[in-house]
Amino acid sequence: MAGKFISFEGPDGAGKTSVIKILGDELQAKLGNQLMLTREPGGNSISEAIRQIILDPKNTQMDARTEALLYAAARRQHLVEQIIPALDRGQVVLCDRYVDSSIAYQGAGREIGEREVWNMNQFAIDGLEPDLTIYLDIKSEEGIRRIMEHRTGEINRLDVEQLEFHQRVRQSYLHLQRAYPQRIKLIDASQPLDVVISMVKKTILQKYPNLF
Ligand SMILES: Nc1ncnc2c1ncn2[C@@H]1O[C@H](COP(=O)(O)OP(=O)(O)O)[C@@H](O)[C@H]1O
Ligand SMILES: Cc1cn([C@H]2C[C@H](O)[C@@H](COP(=O)(O)OP(=O)(O)O)O2)c(=O)[nH]c1=O
Repeated sequence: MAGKFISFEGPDGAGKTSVIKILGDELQAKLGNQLMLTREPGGNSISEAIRQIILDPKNTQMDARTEALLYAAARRQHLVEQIIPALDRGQVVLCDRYVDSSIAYQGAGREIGEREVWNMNQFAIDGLEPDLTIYLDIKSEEGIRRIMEHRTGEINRLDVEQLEFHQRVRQSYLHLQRAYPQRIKLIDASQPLDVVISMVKKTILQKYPNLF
């Protein structure tokens, strides 16, 4: 596969959406149609439909393993429909969340077990890991504070989880980063957005010196 697969990870409120928007605009100007921006779990009609089921506040009774399987199913479809064809075309793929989100949120957040969720996801991703993962690290209290401060009325099921859930998620991301330091690069996302963005660019340039 000729392309480059870069995923963005982090707790809610870390700034992934903001960073990808600004970096995406900048990269678009340079790469044009060589760039693909996408996000988990959506990006195609099947994955979007699965996402609606997962995030619907009516489905609070959903079993944690059911949730993990649905995320993996949405991931598989997104991989086959969007990511693999883009990489085959030689595109640079920036993806908002991928398999590490399931390890952190379902494995640790919902306490199913990180190893179990990782193993189950191998069936979905069939060995296709990102070339580079940008992990935006933020303390749970700060991530939640940012989301509450800028809330526009939309509330999804995961937003109402307790602080401890978000703390488990963050600790899991930190463990993943320590376990896979070559792939996962940590950025301190508590800094102002322009600083975070320049750190992300610097990190991407270390791996791909001519990308920007
Ligand atoms: N570095 C930052 N400093 C302060 N506020 C930020 C920063 N990055 C993002 N925000 C704000 O925090 C909120 C959550 O950011 P967002 O990009 O949606 O995060 P995520 O996609 O990781 O959940 C938004 O309102 C955004 O404007
Ligand atoms: C991809 C993925 C997301 N999630 C969660 C994380 C988020 O709370 C939510 C995605 O909602 P989204 O609106 O995309 O949030 P964000 O802007 O923070 O990425 O789904 C999982 O629990 N497991 C997963 O595998």
